[in-house]
Amino acid sequence: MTRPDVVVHSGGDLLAAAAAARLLTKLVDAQAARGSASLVLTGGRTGNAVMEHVRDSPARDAVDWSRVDFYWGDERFLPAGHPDRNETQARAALLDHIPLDPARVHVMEPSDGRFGDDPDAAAADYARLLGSPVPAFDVLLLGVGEEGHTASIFPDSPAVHETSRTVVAVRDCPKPPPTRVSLTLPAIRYADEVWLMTTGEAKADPVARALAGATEVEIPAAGARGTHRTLWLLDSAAAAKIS
Ligand SMILES: O=C(O)[C@H](O)[C@@H](O)[C@H](O)[C@H](O)COP(=O)(O)O
Repeated sequence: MTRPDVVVHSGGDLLAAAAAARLLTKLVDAQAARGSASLVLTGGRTGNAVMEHVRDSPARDAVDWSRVDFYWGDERFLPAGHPDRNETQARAALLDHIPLDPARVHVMEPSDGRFGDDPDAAAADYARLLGSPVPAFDVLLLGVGEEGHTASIFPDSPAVHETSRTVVAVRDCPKPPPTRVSLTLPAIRYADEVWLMTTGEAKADPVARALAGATEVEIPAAGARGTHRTLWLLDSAAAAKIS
């Protein structure tokens, strides 16, 4: 099990800019090694800020975006194009601004998509798309919630207790909207590198608890680990309680 690396930047915008630079380099290296790269996107303010910095980076097109496979770690189960969908926000922040291959953008079905208002069917479909084993994603991006959630995996929830399925429907989610589709921790742990990115003093407690050995049931972010690297990218406020 990889021991987490922790990198702290002085402020939230610097963290997002530095994470964007790090991501660009990682994708370039993956493509140099294998010809393509795979990236799992996250919802949330920090994830969106990182994507905006990627979009605006002078180094952006060092990546051959047509040879990147994009996935999501979770999605809000809403109609296509809904402003609260992670996909909608990712397209505005980055995807609509780069020469990607649309066939390599793997979205989680919306609530008015092929499976209608059935999040279990949408989850099962995404699990089929991922295949078994799940791809060894080059980078899997995650945010962290104030009570320690990551993706849409919340403390002591059915999703955090899931040990076999790779993608599940999440209902009655404490963070709105209530219904979501999410990778599970077993799926997340197939990633080559997992980057947990968060800022602000409200995250200092879950960050410190996760890094101090909390269980994944208590702090799901603690269970998000990569096969080769687990990296916590924090601003100084979110890192303030690390012992
Ligand atoms: O769909 C979502 O809401 C995200 O996937 C969620 O896991 C998010 O990353 C965290 O809640 C942190 O969000 P912030 O970065 O906005 O604090």
